[in-house]
Amino acid sequence: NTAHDVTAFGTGVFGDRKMFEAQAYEGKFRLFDVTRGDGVVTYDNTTGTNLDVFSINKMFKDGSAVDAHANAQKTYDYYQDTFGRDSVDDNGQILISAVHVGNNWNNASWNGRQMSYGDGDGLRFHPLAAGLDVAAHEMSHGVVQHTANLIYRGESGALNESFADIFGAMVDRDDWLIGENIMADGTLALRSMEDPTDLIERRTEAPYPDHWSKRYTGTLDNGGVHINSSINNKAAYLISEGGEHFDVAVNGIGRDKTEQIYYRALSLYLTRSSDFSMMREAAIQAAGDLYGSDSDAVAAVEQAYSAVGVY
Ligand SMILES: Cc1cccc(C(=O)O)c1OC(=O)C1CC1
Ligand SMILES: [Zn+2]
Repeated sequence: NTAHDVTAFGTGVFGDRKMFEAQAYEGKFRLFDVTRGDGVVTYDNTTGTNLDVFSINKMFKDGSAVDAHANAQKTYDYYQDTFGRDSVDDNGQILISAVHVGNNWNNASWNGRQMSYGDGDGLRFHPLAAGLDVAAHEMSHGVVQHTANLIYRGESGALNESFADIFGAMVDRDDWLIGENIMADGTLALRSMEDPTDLIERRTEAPYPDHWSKRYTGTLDNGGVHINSSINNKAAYLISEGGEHFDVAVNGIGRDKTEQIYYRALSLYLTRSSDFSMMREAAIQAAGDLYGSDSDAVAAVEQAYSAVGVY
């Protein structure tokens, strides 16, 4: 009795129906899509068995599994269609997602091999797998790992986090917010790239920084990797959308050019220990490669990094 590919239908965390590739196997369904790279597979961590076979009714009922699976497929497709990249390693590495990790865990993670999602405690977060930008953020940590592999501490760590947010916002393309649909505490989002200071960062109890002069210099959060990421996030937002920031005017060039500039900088120029200043140079170089050294794109990059105080 072999498995065969099927198009299945399921219902997400918020009751939204969605369609995805899966497999029928021994009279049951399993969330194993073999049409993308070496596969996209989602399993229920409570059972702890990898490639857990969801019986057809459990799959339909498990909103986190449905969302994690569909969101991983969407993120795989984004990297393939936008950059021709075949999964996190550009060699079709299987994308594994585990849901119901921990006990009401208010986190999501990439552990170097797979994505994991907590159910949230219903006070801070809803089940985190429901966030398309969350899945894209986690998978993008995998892409960073297989490219510049930015050290997860200090400024290089803030860039690691920022790349995960940038591509998260490019996959979940309707806004510049991160986690906006999984917040249970009434806040706008987990982070805002458009105006980081819209949100208070819980460790520092201060607004997220939108300028290098406001960077966090303490030791919490691996030296503020989830805090100072907002400085680079703001720069990316300005490159795409434009705006005036600390008296610096930026003429935006749109999402399509912005994502190409960041992908090229990440995959070609940045290294493990790159800092914000090197990020500026890498983005200028990438923009010049792609659109010309005297292009609007190069001007936007220079303006945006000046606007957030990075030279
Ligand atoms: C919720 C959460 C807590 C701690 C680390 C991460 C992390 O993955 O860095 C995390 O997930 C996110 O930031 C995703 C984007 C919402
Ligand atoms: Zn992250």
